[in-house]
Amino acid sequence: MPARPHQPCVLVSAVALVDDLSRPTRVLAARRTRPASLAGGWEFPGGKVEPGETSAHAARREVQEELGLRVRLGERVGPGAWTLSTTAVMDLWWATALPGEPWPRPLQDHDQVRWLTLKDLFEVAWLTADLPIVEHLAGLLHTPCS
Ligand SMILES: Nc1nc2c([nH]c(=O)n2[C@H]2C[C@H](O)[C@@H](COP(=O)(O)OP(=O)(O)OP(=O)(O)O)O2)c(=O)[nH]1
Repeated sequence: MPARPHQPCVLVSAVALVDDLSRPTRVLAARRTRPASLAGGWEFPGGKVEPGETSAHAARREVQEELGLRVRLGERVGPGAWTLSTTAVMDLWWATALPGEPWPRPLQDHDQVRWLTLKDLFEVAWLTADLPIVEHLAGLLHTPCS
């Protein structure tokens, strides 16, 4: 049998941007504009880790580029990297805006952002690969105080 060509694994780093790291009640989802195959799908803001960059640095950099704000990272969400496809995995970091930072805006790669609570977490069309992650998050988000 011929050897399968080596497929390098891409590491994506993204954030679950929440209102409060110790008691999260809402998480930010962003709607992709590209490529055409993913446009319209909702995801966690982030992108590929560049050579020589740490996953945490990539997460902070991507959020600043895509949403225009600086964040503080918490732990990773889940026990390790999440599988996105046969060639990509994703670190997802809890994150919160640093004090005084602006409200998140879709500056690059997205045309809408939306804060989701437990009640409306599945109202957006998440990218298929994100669904197990969103299920996991559903067990971790708190109900907002009324
Ligand atoms: N950022 C992000 N990407 C995700 C998620 N779920 C998911 O399947 N992906 C996929 C979509 C893309 O194929 C890949 C991330 O690539 P990207 O296009 O966002 O990376 P990037 O910003 O560095 O873009 P580029 O420089 O390659 O153009 O991971 C998610 O929740 N967030």
